[in-house]
Amino acid sequence: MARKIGSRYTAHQILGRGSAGTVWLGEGPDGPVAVKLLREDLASDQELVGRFVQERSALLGLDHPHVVSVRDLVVDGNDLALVMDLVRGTDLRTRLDRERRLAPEAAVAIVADVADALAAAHAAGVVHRDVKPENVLLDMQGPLGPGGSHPALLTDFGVAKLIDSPRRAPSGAPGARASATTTRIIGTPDYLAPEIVEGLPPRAAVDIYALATVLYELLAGFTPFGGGHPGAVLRRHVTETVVPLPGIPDELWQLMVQCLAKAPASRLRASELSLRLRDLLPLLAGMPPLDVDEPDEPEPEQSSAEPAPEAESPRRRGVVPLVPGSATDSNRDTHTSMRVPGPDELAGGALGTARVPRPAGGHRPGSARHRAETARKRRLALTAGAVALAAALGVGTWLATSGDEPPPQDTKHSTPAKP
Ligand SMILES: Nc1ncnc2c1ncn2[C@@H]1O[C@H](COP(=O)(O)OP(=O)(O)OP(=O)(O)O)[C@@H](O)[C@H]1O
Repeated sequence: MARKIGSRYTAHQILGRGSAGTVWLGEGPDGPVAVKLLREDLASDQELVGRFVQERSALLGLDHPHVVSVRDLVVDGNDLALVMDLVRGTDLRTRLDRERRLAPEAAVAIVADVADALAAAHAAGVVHRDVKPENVLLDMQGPLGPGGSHPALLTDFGVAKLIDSPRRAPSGAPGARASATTTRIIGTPDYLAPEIVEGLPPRAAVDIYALATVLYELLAGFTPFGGGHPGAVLRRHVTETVVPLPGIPDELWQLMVQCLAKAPASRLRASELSLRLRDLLPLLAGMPPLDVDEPDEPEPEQSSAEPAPEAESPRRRGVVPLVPGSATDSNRDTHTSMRVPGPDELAGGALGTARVPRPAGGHRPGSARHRAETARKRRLALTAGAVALAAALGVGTWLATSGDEPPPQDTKHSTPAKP
């Protein structure tokens, strides 16, 4: 079912769907390409088409080995398409879903590649604004690097900016937005820098924060502030701090903490981050994935940050599509559009709901699973104490015949305090 895109490209088969459109495997005058065909309702939005053309040079100007280059923009009748380099491989989300956690060396090598891509983009004045595993493609035809990782390429440059328009919806219409009092956040909650939540314009440092969040996720298997209602996720970015991952080398952790700093000016620049990550690779060689358990999901909490209407449908990681009305076949609608929470809403957020990493087998203090685990350990300790006592007394049959647990004080080898 081939279809023509403009006069120069033919789309042959669908590679996947995102919230803004469908990506096709295509053919152009210079060989195979990937064609991202924007959704029809976006393509028929005259303002968006105008900006699409305006952004042309910024989108086309990025040429770097770790950037999925946009080669052409096509505006043709109802079609609005970005023609990109074709990456033969998979995206980082798919790899992470498959492996749950990556070995530190592989994770750091991938993130260093993305940091290189960001360094080039930032030098050209382009902020990505939507760094996340879905937008990192792994080139399976590229050479294997440290930790057995294929080269990583960052894609979807400029798309968030294109779609984050100050479009004027008819007043009162559903989805009307961008009035002075209801500035909206566009992005993916788990990766949004605190300054965006606070309503500041996105600068290069937001990409560093998002990339450090991706690195944390590759190592831990979950993001530091994710889980639960999108409003709660946004608030945690502003009010909570990350907790060290068990077993992580200190040098790597310090780097991550610096890039997850609440103050954008405290974060490293992309080029320095890349250098420092690559410096760490020899230290991480051969290290297995960290032994971290999934955190307990935060207790549901009330959030006053108003979600977009789509947030009401249950979705993975509590997120909603970037563009109202979008549907994807990948179950990866990882964008949200929300009102910026007010200062009062943010100030009320230090509820201790951040995901606390646990060494394998542990549970968050106070959680139901932690209480159950504590009770189980206590029973084990009581039994162990009873066994020791029985052994000491030479009455092995006592355990078998007694249904009563000995009182707790019997389980401890307490030494009376000396006067
Ligand atoms: N240049 C490319 N080469 C090969 N495959 C690609 C390319 N760009 C995207 N894809 C694949 O197409 C699919 C959809 O990509 P798309 O960028 O539209 O969505 P997404 O990033 O997963 O989601 P969203 O747009 O909601 O952020 C993904 O599975 C991705 O792996």
